[in-house]
Amino acid sequence: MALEGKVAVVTGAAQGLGKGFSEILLKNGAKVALLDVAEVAGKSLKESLDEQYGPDRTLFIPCDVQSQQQFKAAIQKTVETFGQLDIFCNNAGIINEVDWEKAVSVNLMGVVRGTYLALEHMNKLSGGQGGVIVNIASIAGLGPLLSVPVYTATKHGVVGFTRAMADASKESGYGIRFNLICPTFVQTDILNALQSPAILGQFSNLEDSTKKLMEQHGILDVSQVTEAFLQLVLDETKDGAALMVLSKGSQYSTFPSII
Ligand SMILES: NC(=O)C1=CN([C@@H]2O[C@H](COP(=O)(O)OP(=O)(O)OC[C@H]3O[C@@H](n4cnc5c(N)ncnc54)[C@H](O)[C@@H]3O)[C@@H](O)[C@H]2O)C=CC1
Ligand SMILES: CCCCC/C=C\C=C\C(=O)C/C=C\C/C=C\CCCC(=O)O
Repeated sequence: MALEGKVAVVTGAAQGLGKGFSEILLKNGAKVALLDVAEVAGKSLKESLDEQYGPDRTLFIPCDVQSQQQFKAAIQKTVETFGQLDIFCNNAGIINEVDWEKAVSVNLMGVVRGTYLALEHMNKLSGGQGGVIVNIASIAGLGPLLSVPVYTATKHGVVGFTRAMADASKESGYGIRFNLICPTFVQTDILNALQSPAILGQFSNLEDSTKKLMEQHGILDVSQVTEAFLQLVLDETKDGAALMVLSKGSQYSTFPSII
């Protein structure tokens, strides 16, 4: 199998896209550390994965990506248990336009934190073996989603950060590829935000416009996104790439060349 012997960390792995990314890595031979703040769902996923793959292929580690201490310890435990770190997926994300500072903290600061902590183990300049980091942005990281301006901003931030890190890695010789997944709407629990004034706050009145956008764009199955993710993990030629996953298929984003 393509990823035999490789070790991955996936954040927000207990359900939705993170669960899908973890499963496709396992199917292809990798060992996976499942990190999530949701302990009950995380433990239950680990139990069901143990039945399919055996207890030695996964770890569940409770971890809030907002906590430097928890995140650092989780990655340390992964490396101590599995011996290395090759693939890192910053997937954990939320929508919260009311507690918008939390959205920035999880979606953007969590990705920066995860990336810098992963570098400590993966960077060839500090004794690591290199590898690939895939950050989960969104189509809302490339264009505006009107009902969630702060979510949109965090995802644009993830896109900019990841592209800059790809260039920094190439220039400095980290031996790490950095790629982005930018999906349109996907059938997961995050879609429930649409019906929640407590999450959308002052933008709740835009529900109909968002529903219209959803009709135009369609809603993907998790499996459509996991295939795109696997492509970015396996294809060694992809570095600094942003793969949009749309109803009509996957397509690499182009960016204006300014610098
Ligand atoms: N579902 C969609 O329409 C799309 C989702 N995305 C992105 O995909 C990623 C995954 O989202 P979904 O699977 O759709 O949502 P989800 O809500 O089903 O799953 C998110 C997971 O992240 C975990 N999580 C939340 N806060 C956390 C924290 N502070 N620390 C650790 N784990 C935390 C949750 O417990 C949950 O297991 C997010 O970054 C989201 O922005 C991107 C484009 C479209
Ligand atoms: C009210 C928002 C909650 C409902 C949406 C829930 C989750 C969305 C997650 C995303 O990451 C958004 C996915 C796709 C956005 C689609 C279009 C954005 C418009 C971009 C453009 O066309 O320029």
